[in-house]
Amino acid sequence: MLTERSTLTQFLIEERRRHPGSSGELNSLILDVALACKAIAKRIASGALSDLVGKAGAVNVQGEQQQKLDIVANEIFLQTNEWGGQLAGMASEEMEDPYAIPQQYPLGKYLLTFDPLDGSSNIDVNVSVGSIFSILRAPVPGKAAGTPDFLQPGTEQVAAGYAVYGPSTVLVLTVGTGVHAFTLDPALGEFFLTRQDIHLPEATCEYAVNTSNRRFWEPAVRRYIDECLQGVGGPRGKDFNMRWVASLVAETHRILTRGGVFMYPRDSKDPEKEGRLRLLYEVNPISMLVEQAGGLATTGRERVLEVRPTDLHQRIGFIFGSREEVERITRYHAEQGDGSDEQPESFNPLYGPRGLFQAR
Ligand SMILES: O=P(O)(O)OC[C@H]1O[C@](O)(COP(=O)(O)O)[C@@H](O)[C@@H]1O
Ligand SMILES: [Mg+2]
Ligand SMILES: [Mg+2]
Repeated sequence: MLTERSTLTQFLIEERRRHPGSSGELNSLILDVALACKAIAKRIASGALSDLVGKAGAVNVQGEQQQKLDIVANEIFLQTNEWGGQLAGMASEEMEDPYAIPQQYPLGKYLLTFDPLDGSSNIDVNVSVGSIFSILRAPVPGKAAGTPDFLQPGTEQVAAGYAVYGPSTVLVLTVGTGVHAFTLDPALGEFFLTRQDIHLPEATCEYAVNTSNRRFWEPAVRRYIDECLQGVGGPRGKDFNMRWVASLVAETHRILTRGGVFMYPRDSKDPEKEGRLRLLYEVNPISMLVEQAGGLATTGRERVLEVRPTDLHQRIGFIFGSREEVERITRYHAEQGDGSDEQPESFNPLYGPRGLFQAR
């Protein structure tokens, strides 16, 4: 019987009782991931007292500036998870190719993908960051996994979760039976169950989007946000609130707590990339959590969890949150057509440099 003071270990044991015959390997893996999160939380909490704040001076496979903590968090994830014999491979935001489990350790039946530190541009300003993880089954248990093994749709995830390193450290987890939150007691070094069966409100008046990208958005997204901005006098007939932490984990945690809708939609900013966020270790695990909590997650065109990945670091448009708003945004995408013949608004000839309504 679980109570508000059950530990993560007790929770996992209860879950296992519901699946007689299970080996316990998934539980061991989740506990190793939780250990990685505790170790990362401790490093982050030291802030400027450690020498881990600031840029590492390197650029990762994504072409992004690595923070020192990006590298440290990645190392922690690798070390805590490589030894236990549950994994056939790992893939990380910070590594171009899958990580091969060192030969001295046995290979297992799961794959782990992770974003070791999400929202890392927030570290220097002491704003919440997090870690995100996803667990898949290895197509061939006991055989070292290569890139194609990781390219599974999100529907195949066995478990997913994140840790948010905020005023407190909270681990949010699903093993496919609802979403549950565990708060870290830093004195005991133990995660305790603090919210069971999280359910996302169906309606919301709060959205999260980086509006500085507005000129690159598709018409459906501009339409949705413009309608929200018109507030009580506009077509929605109500006022909306906006939040943008620039940390997907923090944004997800807020939405799982009080509802809302998040968008980092497909845009035309960089024609090489279909979106900003990465499918395998950001978008898929968050989508599993959101669906398990009764919300929806879409690319605007299709359910995220059904997308067939083509690349380990594939980026994709991502919209998730309270059901009613995500359904509306999906409808706006359908009404705009496939968008392939749409010009970004910045190219509208009426507003161009020689257009009728030339901006001054
Ligand atoms: O810089 P922007 O456009 O606000 O983007 C913020 C987004 O980038 C991210 O920080 C990307 O994650 P990483 O920090 O792991 O690269 C998301 O957490 C967040 O939603
Ligand atoms: Mg990230
Ligand atoms: Mg990251």
